[in-house]
Amino acid sequence: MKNDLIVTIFGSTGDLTARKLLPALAKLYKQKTITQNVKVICLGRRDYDTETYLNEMQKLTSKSLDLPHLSKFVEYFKMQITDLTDYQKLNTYIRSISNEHSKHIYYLAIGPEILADVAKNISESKLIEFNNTNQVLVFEKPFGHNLESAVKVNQMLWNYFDEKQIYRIDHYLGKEMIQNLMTLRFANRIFEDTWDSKSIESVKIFVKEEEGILNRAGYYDTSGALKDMVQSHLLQILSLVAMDPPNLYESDYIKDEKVKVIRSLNIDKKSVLFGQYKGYLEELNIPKDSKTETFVYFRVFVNTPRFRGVPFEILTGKKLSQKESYVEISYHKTSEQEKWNLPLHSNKLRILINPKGAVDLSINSKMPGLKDNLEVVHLNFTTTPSVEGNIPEAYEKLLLDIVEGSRTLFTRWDEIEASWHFIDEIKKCPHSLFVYESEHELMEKIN
Ligand SMILES: NC(=O)C1=CN([C@@H]2O[C@H](COP(=O)(O)OP(=O)(O)OC[C@H]3O[C@@H](n4cnc5c(N)ncnc54)[C@H](OP(=O)(O)O)[C@@H]3O)[C@@H](O)[C@H]2O)C=CC1
Ligand SMILES: O=C1O[C@H](COP(=O)(O)O)[C@@H](O)[C@H](O)[C@H]1O
Repeated sequence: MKNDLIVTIFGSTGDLTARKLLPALAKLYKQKTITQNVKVICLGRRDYDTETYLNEMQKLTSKSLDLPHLSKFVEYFKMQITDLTDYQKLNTYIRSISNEHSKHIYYLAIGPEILADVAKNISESKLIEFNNTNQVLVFEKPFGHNLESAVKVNQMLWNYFDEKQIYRIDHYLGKEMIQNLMTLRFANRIFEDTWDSKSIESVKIFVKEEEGILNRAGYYDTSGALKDMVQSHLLQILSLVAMDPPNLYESDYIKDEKVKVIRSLNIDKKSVLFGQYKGYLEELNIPKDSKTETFVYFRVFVNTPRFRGVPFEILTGKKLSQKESYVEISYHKTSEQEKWNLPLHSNKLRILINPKGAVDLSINSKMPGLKDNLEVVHLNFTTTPSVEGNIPEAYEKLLLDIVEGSRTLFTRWDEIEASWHFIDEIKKCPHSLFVYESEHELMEKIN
C-alpha cells in the first residue's frame, strides 16, 4: 500500500524520539488527527526489528507508550545514517511505499556532531530535492553554540535545501499558552490598549524546573542554561510579549515583528547572575571542575517606542522549588491610586505556561462589609489540563503544523541569528558562578 505521509526519524533510538515524538505521533494517529495513510520509519544503527525497537523505546520512558497503535504505522529500519552508501536502500524503500503526491518529513532527532553529515547525505541521496516542498526537513535545537557556528550550520542547510523546506523547532512555541499570547494581547481591548510603557511597569519571564539535568550530561554540560533555554524558549516568549502588532497575521509578518524585538534588546550588565546547583559536579559524566551554569537571571530592556524603559526580568534554572513557567506583567498604579490614602496594589497579569495553562488578573476590590477596606481579588481561567502532559502536547501541534505546511510556530533564521547575537553579548558580561542549594538563596541575591 502506498503512503500519503512518510515521516522518517534520524536518531530514532534516542531520548527525544522515545519521550516526545512517539507519544505525539501515537496520539495524532489514535485521534485520527493525522488522516493520511501514514508510515513512520525509525532509522537506527542498532540491530533491532520493529517489535524489539518499540520495546526498547518503552524502556527509555517512564510514561506508557501506546504500543498497539504505534506498531500499526512504525517501522524500524536499520542503517548507518552517517554513511551515504546506506541511503540507497532507504531511498529504494521509501520510493516503494510512496506515490508522487506523498508528503515526506525527515526529522533530525540527532545531535550537532553528525548534523552536517546527515544533511549532506539526505541531499546527495536525493531524499530531498531542492525546492520540493513536499519534502521537508525538521531540525532540533541546539542550532549552533554561538553566532559564528549557527551561521555555519545555517549556510550548510541553505546549500542543500530551500528555506521553505526547513522547519526549526522550538517546542515552547507549540505550548497552548504561548500560542495564546497573541490572542490575549491583540484580541482583547483591555490588554491591547494598555500593552506599553505607559501602563506596564515591569515584566517577568520565569521558567523554573525542579528536575536536574537527568541523563543529559554530555549535551547539557556543553550548553548550560543560557544556551539551552534562553537563546531559544525565553527569547521567543519575550519577542511574543513585546512585539508590535504585525501588518497581517501571517507567518512572515509576525516574525518580522518578533525579530525587531530581539534586535532591540539592551542588557542591564550589572544584573546578570549565573548559578550552578549544588550536586551538579557529582552528576554522572560531569567534569569535576565544570563551570556550566544551571541557572541564569538578568534584566533586559526592549528599546522600542512601545517598551522603552520597562525592565524585563528573565530567569530560568534547574533544581528550583517547582516546575513552573509564567509571564507576569506588573502595571503602574493609577494616578488616582497615588492620591488615595489606602494600601492599594498594582494590577498583575500572570500568564501561566507550565504546569498548566492559566491566566490570572489581580485587581483591587472593595472588601464586602461596612468598612472601606480593600482586597486584591483574582479574575482567572485555566485551560483544560492534558492527560499526556505538556511536552507531547506541544510536539503534537508542531508535528501537525509540519504536515499541514503551517510555518508560524517555527523559527526563521533571522530570529535565531539575532538571538545568538544577544546571547554572545551576555556571555561577555562579567559574572561569577553562584552555587545554590535553594531557590530562596537565588531570589535573595536578585532582590
Ligand atoms: N531529549 C530532549 O528532551 C530534547 C532534545 N533536543 C535535541 O534533539 C536532538 C536529539 O536529542 P536526544 O534524543 O535527547 O539525544 P540522544 O543522545 O538520546 O539520541 C541521539 C540519537 O542519535 C543517534 N546517533 C548519535 N551518534 C550517532 C552516529 N555517529 N551515528 C548514527 N547515529 C547516531 C543515537 O543512536 P544510538 O542510539 O545508536 O547511539 C540516537 O538515536 C539533540 O539535538 C537535542 O539537543 C531538543 C529538545 C529536547
Ligand atoms: O528544551 C528544553 O526544554 C526542557 C523544558 O521543557 P518543558 O516543556 O518541560 O518546560 C528542558 O528541561 C531542557 O533542558 C531543554 O533542552
